[in-house]
Amino acid sequence: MNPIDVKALSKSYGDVVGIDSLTFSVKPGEVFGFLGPNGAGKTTAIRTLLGLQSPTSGKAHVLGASITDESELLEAKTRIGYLPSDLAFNESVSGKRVLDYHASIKGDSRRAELLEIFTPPIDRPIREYSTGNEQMLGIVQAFMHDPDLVIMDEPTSGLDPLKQERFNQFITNERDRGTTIFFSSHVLSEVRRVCDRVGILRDGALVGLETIESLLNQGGKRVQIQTPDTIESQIEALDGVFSVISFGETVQFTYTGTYNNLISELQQYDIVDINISEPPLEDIFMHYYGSETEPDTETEAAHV
Ligand SMILES: Nc1ncnc2c1ncn2[C@@H]1O[C@H](COP(=O)(O)OP(=O)(O)OP(=O)(O)O)[C@@H](O)[C@H]1O
Repeated sequence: MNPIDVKALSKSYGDVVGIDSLTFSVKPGEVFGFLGPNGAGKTTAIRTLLGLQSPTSGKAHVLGASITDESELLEAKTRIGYLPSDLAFNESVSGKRVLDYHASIKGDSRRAELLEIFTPPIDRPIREYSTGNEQMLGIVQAFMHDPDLVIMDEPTSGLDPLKQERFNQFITNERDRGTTIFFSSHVLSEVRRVCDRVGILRDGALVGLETIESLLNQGGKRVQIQTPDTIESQIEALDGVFSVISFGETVQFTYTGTYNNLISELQQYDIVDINISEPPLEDIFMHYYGSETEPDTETEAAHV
């Protein structure tokens, strides 16, 4: 049994399509990233999977429970952790009270351990929390009953870079413990760091379902060559060369060809330095979105 099984799942709001015939599975112990820009349908998919809204058509099971069978789903939810995008905690109570409330419903065997990693000021009222503190409280809440499956909607939003890194490390450790994790994001580099597979959403439809490795392979490599020779036009003529730009003595391009071809071409020049690296994730994103959707380059720059 897969922790998440989705078949032709659709949800519309009147004429507006939220998700359109999604079909995918998340395997046991997998970290699965659900990637898409604003309005792509990530929250709709997550809320529908958790039975918070009914699907228009299609089927889905979480931990074996049908999402349209209320009692099955209620039982399964004791083994599911959920971090919503809109936490909506009661502002007047303390973080501790929030955790106590959730603990009374589903348990809190890992509360102390999680509060050492994520450190919301639990004795203070929520109204005094920063966005990051609220998010950390939400993460503790989602994991503290040691669930088999955790579903999170943009879990790192509001976290500063250090806390994001801590979160990424935590997710990697959770995978090693065998927890299945499904989370949405619009930050490619985050998904790339921690996920085994990624589903790419566009206008409610799944346009890509890839392992991280194949997602990166599709983008080829970024090559930077430093040479006093003028080689731009010769490089452009090679098979598998795209997006050539020159600055100073450096020629940079995206390469999907073989290393042997590249090396035999370069032998005739005076090469001062060569650098071959993974392509920037914006390039991979563009592969699925074309120029219609600009990725958040500022956020990317901060993460890559
Ligand atoms: N309650 C609603 N009523 C009407 N339309 C909605 C509702 N919720 C979502 N939508 C629409 O469904 C589509 C998908 O929205 P959704 O919030 O699922 O996307 P998202 O990928 O989570 O976006 P974001 O990253 O901004 O949270 C959008 O066109 C949105 O306007």
